[in-house]
Amino acid sequence: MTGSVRFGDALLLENVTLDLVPGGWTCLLGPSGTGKSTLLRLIAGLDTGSRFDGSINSSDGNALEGRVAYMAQDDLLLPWLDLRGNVALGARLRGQRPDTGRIDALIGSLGLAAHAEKRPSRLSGGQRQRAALARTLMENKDFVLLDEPFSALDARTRADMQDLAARHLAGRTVLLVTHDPMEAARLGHRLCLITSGRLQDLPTPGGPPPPRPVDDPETLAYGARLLARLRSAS
Ligand SMILES: Nc1ncnc2c1ncn2[C@@H]1O[C@H](COP(=O)(O)OP(=O)(O)OP(=O)(O)O)[C@@H](O)[C@H]1O
Repeated sequence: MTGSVRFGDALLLENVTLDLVPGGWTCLLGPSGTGKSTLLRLIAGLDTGSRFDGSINSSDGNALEGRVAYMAQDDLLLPWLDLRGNVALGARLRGQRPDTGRIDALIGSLGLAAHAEKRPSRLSGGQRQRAALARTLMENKDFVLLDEPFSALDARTRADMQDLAARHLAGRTVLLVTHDPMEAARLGHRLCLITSGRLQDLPTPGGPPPPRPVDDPETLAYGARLLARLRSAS
């Protein structure tokens, strides 16, 4: 995508270009309020209330419509459906018969098997976030947009879910918004930083390919350098 974003007269992003890594993870970082979620929603084709002057294209030349899964910061689970019903929602909305075997396997792999029949109000914040992740993974789309998908998770579950998402989304083009430098260091094939209306590429982490081990020294050092950079970003 390339273009500028305005809210009324206020320019949020000026002539930015965001190129996603085809079949890999692009991580988008930046201080609060710089426009990360707005960018994600624009790419998802959702209403943002902003004015966008620019273009959003896929490098394979095909339209994006129907090829994008989006996980919002709010889990957007429907309160009257249980967890299983929420994960099956996309299929039901498309008038398809949900693949119950796959749904239960996914719920199980996310550690939610004991909660499959609970409604969202009976789930913890982290459980709801995993349920939303299950629903997103269930969509099986080429492009996956994740807005802080692991933010409500404890450290151990967060690392587990990062590994699991990387495994499930291998070969997909993923855009991840995160405030966590270690998460970006682990998962990113490309890292981008938004500050003051501009978007810049950050150096690519070295070391093993994503998902990089949590104790990989090069990844840890990269995460520390990135945190220092974020602390000095305005
Ligand atoms: N509908 C709207 N009308 C006016 N301004 C808006 C609207 N939606 C968002 N904004 C403003 O646009 C800016 C970017 O918002 P956005 O949610 O994209 O930021 P973000 O980088 O994702 O922040 P965070 O990291 O806190 O989630 C913010 O200053 C926000 O107040």
